[in-house]
Amino acid sequence: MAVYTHLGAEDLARLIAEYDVGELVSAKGIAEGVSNSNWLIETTRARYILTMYERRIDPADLPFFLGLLDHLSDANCPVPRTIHDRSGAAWRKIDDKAVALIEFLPGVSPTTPNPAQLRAVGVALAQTHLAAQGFPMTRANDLGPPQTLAMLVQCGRDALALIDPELPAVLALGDGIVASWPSDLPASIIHSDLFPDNVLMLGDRVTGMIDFYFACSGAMAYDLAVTHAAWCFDQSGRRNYAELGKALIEGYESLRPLSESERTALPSLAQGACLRFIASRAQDWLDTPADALVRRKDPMDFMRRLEFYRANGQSAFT
Ligand SMILES: Nc1ncnc2c1ncn2[C@@H]1O[C@H](COP(=O)(O)OP(=O)(O)OP(=O)(O)O)[C@@H](O)[C@H]1O
Ligand SMILES: N[C@@H](CCO)C(=O)O
Repeated sequence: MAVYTHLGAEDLARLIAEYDVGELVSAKGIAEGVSNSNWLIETTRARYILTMYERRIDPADLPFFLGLLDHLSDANCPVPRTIHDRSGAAWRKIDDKAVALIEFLPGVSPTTPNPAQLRAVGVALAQTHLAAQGFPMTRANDLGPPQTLAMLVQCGRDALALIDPELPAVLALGDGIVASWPSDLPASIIHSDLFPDNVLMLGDRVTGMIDFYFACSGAMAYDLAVTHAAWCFDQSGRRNYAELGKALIEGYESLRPLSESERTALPSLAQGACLRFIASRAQDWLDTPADALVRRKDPMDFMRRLEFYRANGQSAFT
């Protein structure tokens, strides 16, 4: 479920009247997503996504996130643009909550992606990296290896063991990842959470990259490693599909070839990506009651991917 706040018909009509988008025809709550409330809005002119920022997102970051969407869509990246209200504002407030109206993009998130789709995702990722180099704002990554290791330390060995007896081993692995974290790699603004559920596709075409709410300044090769870790395994993280990884990197390099240092760094970057998702999933697991409506994501899926990247080194990417 992801509609945390009730908005009545009058609230919605009043809000939509602040924009030059035609008249409200319908508004339906969207079930997917866990962080924000989302509605599919139809007006006499078009469809839109209305997002109400509920938790986790600092409103001070909205100029960065929403400005980035506009910058990338101006550069013809497959990213929804923000609809500005009649006064030019990219977001408004309803009571004390920020809301933004965002372009609706067609497409569905692939569940069993094929190599042609991975290639297209690689191209789209490289396109956004190149376009984002001209974006004038920056945002520090607050989920790099030192921070995510600290999150796991804070969870505690005993609590991690309650999730899975093999999970506490991540603490020692995390020390190694932090100690050997590559620096000075080519940077841009990165999505840093490009999972299949954040990509909309029609056939083999990427029609939308969404959910830029973890976007930050960072190494472009790290974003490629995140995408590799998120797309190239089965749901449990046990089986790796090498042909998907190959297609992703080929697509990426068709627009932006990797430097030697980026290629060498991929195994470490992928392990750092796994650490980040193990940490956020473990924290969410411990914070979410087992009977909550939101389904908990298993940190062990990324523990297995981390083990895969450790065991295979550079050959995980060839
Ligand atoms: N611009 C868009 N065009 C079309 N559909 C969209 C768009 N933005 C969001 N959606 C739909 O809304 C759903 C929820 O959006 P999103 O994943 O951003 O939710 P969230 O709660 O903000 O994120 P998360 O679950 O990752 O925390 C998506 O799965 C997608 O179906
Ligand atoms: N995409 C992440 C959630 C956002 O942190 C995951 O699947 O764990």
